[in-house]
Amino acid sequence: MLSEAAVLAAHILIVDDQPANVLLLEQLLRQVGYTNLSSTRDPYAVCELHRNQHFDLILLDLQMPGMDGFQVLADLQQTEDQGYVPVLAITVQPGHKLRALASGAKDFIAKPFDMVELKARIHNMLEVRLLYTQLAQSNLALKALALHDPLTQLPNRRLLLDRLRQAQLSSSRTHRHCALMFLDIDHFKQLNDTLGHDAGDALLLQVSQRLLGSARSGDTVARLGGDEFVVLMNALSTRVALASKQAQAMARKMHKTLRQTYRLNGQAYHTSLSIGVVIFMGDTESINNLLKKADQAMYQAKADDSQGVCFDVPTPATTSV
Ligand SMILES: Nc1nc2c(ncn2[C@@H]2O[C@H](COP(=O)(O)OP(=O)(O)OP(=O)(O)O)[C@@H](O)[C@H]2O)c(=O)[nH]1
Repeated sequence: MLSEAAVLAAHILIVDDQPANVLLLEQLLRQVGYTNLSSTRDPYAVCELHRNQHFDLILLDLQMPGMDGFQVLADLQQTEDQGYVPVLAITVQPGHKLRALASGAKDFIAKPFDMVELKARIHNMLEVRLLYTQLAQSNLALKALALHDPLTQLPNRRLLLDRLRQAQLSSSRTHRHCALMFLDIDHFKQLNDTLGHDAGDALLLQVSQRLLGSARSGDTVARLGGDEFVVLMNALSTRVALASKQAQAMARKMHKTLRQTYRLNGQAYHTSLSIGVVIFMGDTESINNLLKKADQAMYQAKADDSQGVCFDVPTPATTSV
């Protein structure tokens, strides 16, 4: 819902070459209660101002010397990346009303002003604009929620699948290998059972931060759910032996970092993670298969507790360069 206070706090730009007209509009808007007003008498400055300040409403006089309001409208349409130009056109010429709408203005008002009509049109336009902005923000938040884990804010399974597909496509072009690492916290259930769910959540957060700290920019760190994490490393060597070495070095570094002492409820806590790694190149293998192989390697690492890291060694068919 939109409050009246939000409407009155909207940022409005007045564009008119006549100082008397700017003053009249400013006085009228302030009387009504609008507080956030800007103005310019220079039509050439409007696009730059809007790019920097994202006005909720632009009151645009159509008749100005040099650059008229229609040219300003055309430029604003190119500037506005969301495709909505919040312009209320002001005109003395009845013939300009429809032309203004066809040029992208959202509404018009004739001069000399009917004050009641002017106030109503400004209020209505601002309501639409602010609701549109609210909707765009909610959509962004929903999109982020749909693709990220709410606890750690890491990409979730859905986003990871998309990143894996992108990695396969890019690897097909460049012939560079990628590594998919599955990581699972050892005895996590026991931690939840002894120190509580909040301590479990705190550990998940600390693990996610350490993983992000160890990963290179361009890699993806994701949480699949529970105590399972994934790191997708892109752009390793084109040579499988070297790519394996790079992935091994990274996995061992992560394993070591993740074994360092955590602090939970103000106390030191020690744990380890088991890591399974699969190396791939191109998109010959299905994503499900890659995930299954990395998962199996992780279980292998868990069974062989002393090492903590296990590799699925690529077969010659999948490693040819
Ligand atoms: N604190 C917390 N616990 C969770 C969350 N999601 C899942 N869990 C718990 O994570 C635990 C995972 O248990 P298991 O898969 O058996 O893991 P484990 O005890 O580490 O077993 P191993 O991997 O064999 O060592 C379960 O107790 C889940 O209830 C979460 O978001 N927060």
